[in-house]
Amino acid sequence: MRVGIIGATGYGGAELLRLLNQHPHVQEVVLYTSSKEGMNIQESYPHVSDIYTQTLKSINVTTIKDEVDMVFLATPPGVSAEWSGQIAEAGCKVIDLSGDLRLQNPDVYEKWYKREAAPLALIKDAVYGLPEWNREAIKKAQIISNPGCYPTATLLGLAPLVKNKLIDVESIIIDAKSGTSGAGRSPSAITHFSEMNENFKIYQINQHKHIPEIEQTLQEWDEKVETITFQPHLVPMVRGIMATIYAKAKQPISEEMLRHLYKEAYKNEPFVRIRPEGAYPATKEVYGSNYCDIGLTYDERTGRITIVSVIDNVVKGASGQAIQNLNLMHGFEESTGLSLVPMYP
Ligand SMILES: NC(=O)C1=CN([C@@H]2O[C@H](COP(=O)(O)OP(=O)(O)OC[C@H]3O[C@@H](n4cnc5c(N)ncnc54)[C@H](OP(=O)(O)O)[C@@H]3O)[C@@H](O)[C@H]2O)C=CC1
Ligand SMILES: CC(=O)N[C@@H](CCC(=O)OP(=O)(O)O)C(=O)O
Repeated sequence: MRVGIIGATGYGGAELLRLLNQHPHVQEVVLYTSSKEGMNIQESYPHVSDIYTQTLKSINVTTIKDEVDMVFLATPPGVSAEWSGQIAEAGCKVIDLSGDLRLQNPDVYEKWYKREAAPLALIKDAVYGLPEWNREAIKKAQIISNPGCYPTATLLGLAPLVKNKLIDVESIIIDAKSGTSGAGRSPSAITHFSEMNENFKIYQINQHKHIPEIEQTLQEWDEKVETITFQPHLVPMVRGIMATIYAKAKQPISEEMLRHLYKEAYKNEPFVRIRPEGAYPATKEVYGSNYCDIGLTYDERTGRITIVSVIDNVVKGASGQAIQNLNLMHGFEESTGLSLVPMYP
């Protein structure tokens, strides 16, 4: 198949290039740009020299169907809201890595993203692309809204407990940490080396746009969910997210039962791995891979469950999950092109 990437010069785009290169069903990759028409991708990313030799093309939604079968949008907020509908109408499947189509209520989008929402019909057409919990809808979708990186780690970490109504949902607290690649390729004051190196920062306290995204899916799983507490932090590393999640158990639960619950929930999932008792995952253990690794424990003293969920933000948190969705949408085996052993150390 022929695949287009809008936003190929960004980090999400770069990771798509790495992963699509080893996808057996992708014969051609067309790279689109809003600002660098005619530039060779190697100028932006020498690490793909001789693998990709394409020049970047400007985007023309009326002719895109003649060039590709499906399109990834690895673009900032606002771009997908404008283009995804037209690209889908032209007949291409669309996978949007941005947050434009994730929130079902446009008012909620406008409050948290502080910009105009996509047309409601487009939002309703988009399917939330969390394969482990939305597989059948993804298979039939024309437009996928790929989940945010923090919500991916958090929702995979919370799903078995929330779906089985085993925790007091008002008690959920998510303490999340990310590497700087989550902020994209454009430099900023917060990700500048001198600001970030040997530093540890909390940011967007109570205001992060992933709060309503996490709440929305948790509410689908248990209508009792209203609000959660989520705070993101920036860690001086490039890739990786760790979400440490705390919640009060409704009833005491043994370590064995807790682990059994998660092992059962994810027993057929190629990309979710549950750690044995007493073992907790580190970000390096999923680096460069599409895995989400989860560790769990119950504290008898406090009645709280702690879940540690780690992903590589650019892979399972973005481009890897997007390819997992491509596979489902096109009837390919779900892990095609994604059998990546994490890079260690
Ligand atoms: N980085 C991560 O870990 C994750 C990112 N995401 C989301 O994925 C999307 C892409 O992220 P990321 O790759 O990190 O971002 P980057 O900032 O690294 O790249 C975004 C790319 O979008 C293109 N772009 C910018 N403005 C426009 C425009 N007006 N129209 C079309 N294209 C435009 C640019 O390419 P050009 O100038 O060539 O057009 C740019 O290279 C974002 O929405 C982000 O929030 C989601 C999960 C994780
Ligand atoms: C470290 C860092 O800055 N991370 C980004 C998360 C990127 C992401 O997933 O954003 P989307 O929801 O737009 O896809 C952030 O906090 O905004």
